[in-house]
Amino acid sequence: MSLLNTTKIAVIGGGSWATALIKILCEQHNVQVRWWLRNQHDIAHIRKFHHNPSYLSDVVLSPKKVRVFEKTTEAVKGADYIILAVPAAFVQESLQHLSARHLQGARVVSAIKGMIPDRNILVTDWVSQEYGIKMEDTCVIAGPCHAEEVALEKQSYLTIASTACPAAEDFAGLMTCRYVSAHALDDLYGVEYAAVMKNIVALACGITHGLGYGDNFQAVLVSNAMQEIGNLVTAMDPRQRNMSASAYLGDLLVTAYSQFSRNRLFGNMIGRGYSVKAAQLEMKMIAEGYYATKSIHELNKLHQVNLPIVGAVYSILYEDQHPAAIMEQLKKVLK
Ligand SMILES: NC(=O)C1=CN([C@@H]2O[C@H](COP(=O)(O)OP(=O)(O)OC[C@H]3O[C@@H](n4cnc5c(N)ncnc54)[C@H](OP(=O)(O)O)[C@@H]3O)[C@@H](O)[C@H]2O)C=CC1
Ligand SMILES: O=C(CO)COP(=O)(O)O
Repeated sequence: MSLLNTTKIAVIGGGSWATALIKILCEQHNVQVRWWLRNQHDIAHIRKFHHNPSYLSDVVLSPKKVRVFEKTTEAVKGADYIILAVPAAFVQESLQHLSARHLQGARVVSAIKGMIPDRNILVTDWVSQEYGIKMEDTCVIAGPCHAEEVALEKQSYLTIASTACPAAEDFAGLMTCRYVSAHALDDLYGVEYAAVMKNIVALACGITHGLGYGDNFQAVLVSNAMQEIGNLVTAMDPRQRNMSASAYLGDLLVTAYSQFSRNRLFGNMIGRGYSVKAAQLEMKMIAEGYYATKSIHELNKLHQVNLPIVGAVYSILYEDQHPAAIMEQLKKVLK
């Protein structure tokens, strides 16, 4: 680690999750955050007022611990960890000025619950392929945790998943504070695919809620979804895992039921009759499930797992099928 036992952590992304993670990091001793965000106005505001004006604006970002940078190449200098916290669709664009040389010696932590569009690969696989980072030097931040509740210091739990527990355990220490408990798990792929899938399920929950379906239906939808997530995860990485752990089931539940869920909100608008474009414009924040639906649909052409919920959401979002008609069909296959 760096000189004087200070851990340097670069954070890439300026949205709500990046802001919440920086708040957690500010709770630690001997941590220096090097933060890159794209919005110049936000950078100037954070330097002057120590708040992010665009996301979680009540959170205080300690100037002693947080430095803001205009360039990713500056932000990652000397970093022990680089946290990626932009939506998956923008990760390639956000890192375009970085080469393998810039990332050398750092562990890369993905806080992203999405896949690289068009390539349809997980973010950790992309980082490893693109920058030559060893898989054991990558982790993901997972678990049922909304940025808004971190901002309010409500008790939350995170799972840090990796192929190698030492990397995940070190980082879990940095994510643990008065109101967050973090633990390590050695199931990188299972956790990462489950996190991608739960966003698609939340879209389905939102769509059906918007169409007027009630709690009885949603409980069955979520139960069937858990099976669907398990089937996909097993196809991608067959092994024993406890799918009722909070990194899998918990994350699905919070997204499917919470008032803070972006994916559920987006789906709800579609169910109420918004077009995809109109819902995206109205929402301001990013619903990862929109992009994930296409990636999982494409990926599954190879694997042929039975994914009726993903199929239904795909038809609505990408084939312009009527939500009510598609959900009538889905209704028949749920048990
Ligand atoms: N929010 C949460 O509670 C949680 C989020 N996550 C994950 O964290 C990741 C980041 O999400 P989150 O912070 O919620 O996102 P937000 O919707 O809060 O913020 C979106 C971010 O993306 C940036 N952005 C938007 N459009 C572009 C573009 N075209 N190019 C580059 N950047 C762009 C925005 O920048 P600008 O402001 O300049 O437009 C902003 O920094 C996602 O993968 C999400 O699934 C995971 C767990 C919890
Ligand atoms: O992954 C998340 C919370 O764990 C955030 O996604 P949603 O905002 O759709 O719930």
